[in-house]
Amino acid sequence: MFAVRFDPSEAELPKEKPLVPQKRAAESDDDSDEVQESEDESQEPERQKDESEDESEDKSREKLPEEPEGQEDVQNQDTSDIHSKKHDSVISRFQQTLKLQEKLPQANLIDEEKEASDTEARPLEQIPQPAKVRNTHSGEAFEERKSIAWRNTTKVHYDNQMVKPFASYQDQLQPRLLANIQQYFSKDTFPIQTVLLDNTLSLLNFTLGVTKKNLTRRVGDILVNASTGSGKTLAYSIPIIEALSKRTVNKLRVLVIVPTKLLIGQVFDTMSKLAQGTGLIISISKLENSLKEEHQKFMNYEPDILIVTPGRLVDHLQIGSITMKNLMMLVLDEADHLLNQSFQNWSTELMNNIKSHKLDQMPGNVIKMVFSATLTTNTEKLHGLHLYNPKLFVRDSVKLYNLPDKLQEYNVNVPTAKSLYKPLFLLHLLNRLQNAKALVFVKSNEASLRLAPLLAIMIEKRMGASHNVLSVNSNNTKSENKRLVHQFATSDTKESNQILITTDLMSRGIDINDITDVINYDPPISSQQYVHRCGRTARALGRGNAHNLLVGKGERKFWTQIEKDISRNVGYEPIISTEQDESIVNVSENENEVYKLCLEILRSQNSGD
Ligand SMILES: Nc1ncnc2c1ncn2[C@@H]1O[C@H](COP(=O)(O)OP(=O)(O)OP(=O)(O)O)[C@@H](O)[C@H]1O
Repeated sequence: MFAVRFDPSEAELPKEKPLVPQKRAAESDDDSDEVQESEDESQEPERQKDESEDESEDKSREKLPEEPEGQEDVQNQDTSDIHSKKHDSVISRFQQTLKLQEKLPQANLIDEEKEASDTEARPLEQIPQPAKVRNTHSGEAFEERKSIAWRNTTKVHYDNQMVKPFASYQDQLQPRLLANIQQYFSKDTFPIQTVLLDNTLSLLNFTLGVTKKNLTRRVGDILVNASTGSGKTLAYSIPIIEALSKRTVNKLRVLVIVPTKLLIGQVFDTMSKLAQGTGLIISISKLENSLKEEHQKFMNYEPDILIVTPGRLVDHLQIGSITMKNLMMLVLDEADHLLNQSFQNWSTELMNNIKSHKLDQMPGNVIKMVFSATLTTNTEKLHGLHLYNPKLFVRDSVKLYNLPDKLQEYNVNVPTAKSLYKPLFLLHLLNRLQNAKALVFVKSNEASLRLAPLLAIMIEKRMGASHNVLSVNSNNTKSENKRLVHQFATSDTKESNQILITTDLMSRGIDINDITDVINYDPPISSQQYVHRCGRTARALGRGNAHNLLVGKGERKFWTQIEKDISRNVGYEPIISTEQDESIVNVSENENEVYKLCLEILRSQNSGD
């Protein structure tokens, strides 16, 4: 509320009521007395306007020592006499205001002359603008920030030619371990395995042979950003089994943390095969087992290696089933996923536990091995791991992530106007695949629950070949989904294409080696998700196809954004839909009729449910 400024130069009072400084709004928010005064019938209407000004005067008068209120006989006094008294009171109030203003800090006062002079003096030119802030989110700045994330880490580049026989490590691997690798996996390494074994085995063997001291600091922490299906599980399992195979007493020395139960089984399977005949105790911990039983099991037989999800790890740390006292190696598989999830803030809980239980409190007291095909560039996530002298093993490529070398991508552009027919276009695409085992990624459970039955109805109406369509979704029980995944993984594609419709639950780490095609029915939400989805095919240096159904300009534009983070092998550039693919998005008159009928059937099925 601004007081009306009183101009002292007009000290002589005009005929009409003098302008007096309005009182500031009363501190209390109860303005009922003001309403009361302004509605007071006793005053003549024409004076009401003046009265409102007088009210402030009346109100301020209440504050000032002067003629007592309610003097009824005041009407009979000489009016000039009344005026002079009123003027005295106005002038004395003005003087009071001036005194108050003198007490105010100068900064609060608006210098009218200066303000007046400023406004008059300033010509109507462009007011100078502040310097433009550099857009730190622009592409190059963002890329630069991403690469800074790796700047403080020693980079060890490798390329896909680095393959050699596992037998070349016979002096560095226990004979039993080498035999298990060659029996269950392969005679030759994959590139990421070569570069990792070359950089760790000799250090591990030297330190274990000469002195246990500083073993972890000699090796340092290991970060691996390697494409999907490139053999990361074997790459970290081999040095672990090698390092433990000489142990005498079973103690928990290795912790492997993975984001899902599905992955626990896969890692357990790989490590058990490698450790055959070594006597090592490898345990897993998963939610369906009772915590109490697992607690008892670990107390009776302390495992050498524990494979666990973050939530379960925190449970066991909190009830003291396991101790970090002897921990030597910590593996984070699908690390970017693990570090992005809250999971009761598991990494802080784990780091604190290591800090309070390890005898060796020096930095680098545990070798941390951080693996992913889309390793986070978000340093504060990695920062929480207190990395020690980390080495980053990364493909020699200019971008963040690599797609499998022999993955071929196909983009099918669906006009927005035809998006209603997307399920039919998916069927057209499936009809073109021969002996295919295809994963179809949709954006949600609901999408999966709608698409699978509609595909089945269209196939029944002979709109397409007789593909065998399965759907993994949250309506199924966990055991049903597990059975469906197993059925899909072991299915034969001679008679018909095997199709599994799923959400991104299946996009990480699932290792089904003969998936021929991945179809992004709904686009992924990030380049990481795109890499992991496509990585379900073209595994173990094999071939595979990824098909992207892109509806309208929006999804096409989004896809080009994803491209910025992705490197491909020479010759495997994405094939954008061409005229022969146009037939995928064509709908004949007859098809249109039958398709509409299928939609009707689906609607009646759903309403009938
Ligand atoms: N040297 C090798 N030779 C042949 N096959 C291998 C070799 N190493 C691993 N494999 C096989 O390759 C497949 C993929 O391995 P793995 O699951 O470890 O890949 P990954 O890099 O962890 O993939 P993702 O990032 O999707 O988890 C597995 O079936 C594995 O048995």
